[in-house]
Amino acid sequence: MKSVLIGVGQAGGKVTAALSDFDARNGFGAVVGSLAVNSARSDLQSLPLDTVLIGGAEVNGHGVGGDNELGTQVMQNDLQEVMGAIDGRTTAEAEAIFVVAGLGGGTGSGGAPYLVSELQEIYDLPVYGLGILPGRDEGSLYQVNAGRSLKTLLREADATLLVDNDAWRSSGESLESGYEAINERIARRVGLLLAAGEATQGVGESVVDSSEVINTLRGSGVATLGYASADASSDAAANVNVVTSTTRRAVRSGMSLPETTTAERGLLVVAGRPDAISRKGVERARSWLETEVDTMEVRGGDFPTRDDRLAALVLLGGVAHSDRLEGFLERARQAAREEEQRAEEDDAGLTDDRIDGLL
Ligand SMILES: Nc1nc2c(ncn2[C@@H]2O[C@H](COP(=O)(O)OP(=O)(O)OP(=O)(O)O)[C@@H](O)[C@H]2O)c(=O)[nH]1
Repeated sequence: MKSVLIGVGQAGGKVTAALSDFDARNGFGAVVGSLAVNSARSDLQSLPLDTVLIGGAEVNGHGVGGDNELGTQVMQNDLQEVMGAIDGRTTAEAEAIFVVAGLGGGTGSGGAPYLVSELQEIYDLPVYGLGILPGRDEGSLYQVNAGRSLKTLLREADATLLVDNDAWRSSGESLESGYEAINERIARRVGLLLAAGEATQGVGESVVDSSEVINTLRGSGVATLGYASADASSDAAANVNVVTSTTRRAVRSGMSLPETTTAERGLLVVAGRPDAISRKGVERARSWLETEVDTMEVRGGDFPTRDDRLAALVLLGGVAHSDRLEGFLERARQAAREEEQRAEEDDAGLTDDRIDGLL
């Protein structure tokens, strides 16, 4: 699926750079344009991408410091420049636009949903959010910001692919030291999904194409992506179990939003050497997936590669239940209640101070 990637904020820019790099390194050509937008000049300077600095007048290149209302405002004020830069990168071959952001900060959290809604006004292409949820140990401001941002993104985007920052972190690794590894994992998985729909030249009808990805994501809502790979035999007949067990692993322990138990639609892409992909395995894995996430709508397709391993990539659209998402939403609600309470106490304190002053 030929895509334009727009990274907003620090995480958005870094993930966009990692994805563009993965696509270029593998020669897939699925990323047809990319751009990073941020209110912090120093974050933009280190990126190997074209960039637009927003909020120059308001924050002078220093970022919005986690204030996501200010994040929306600076995007709104500098929208023309951002849209102009996107226009130059959205050629006729583009099939989708992804707006990529960490939902917990200020610029990405506030700016990304606003940008998505503006892009929807202008382009006929599907506009997707690729949103990164804060890990459970991140502070309450991140949780509140992400809760608000997600609500608006879900309303505005054609679908929002969520990555929980705790999902693809190696055990024992702190979040900060692990960003690079997490970004690599996001790049490989999302990069393969975009490339999967591209590998259609001169191959059989079982090969997946972009419309399957778009159909799986249609109808808005939350989407999640899972991945697992395994050594395989060169003989398809010996790989029935490899396909089924790899698919199970992708869903049970490899999803970007773990613990997803119900979804409206699914797509199973099996990547590997065409001769090694077991049709029986793919059919079994598809019907297992239907039962596992409780849907009758599971598409399937191959992604022919020259890799000796087999990989399963599972995209779920219209996620209806995920314990992990519920856990995040509860954290965000709790943090929002505490924030309100603090604000009320501050107001009360202010009144007391004033009274004290009067006496
Ligand atoms: N996966 C991943 N998450 C990141 C990365 N950098 C930051 N985050 C997460 O993104 C959230 C913070 O968003 P940032 O993108 O840093 O903030 P911002 O949008 O630039 O906003 P301001 O800094 O407030 O202007 C937190 O939840 C971080 O854990 C990264 O490189 N990779």
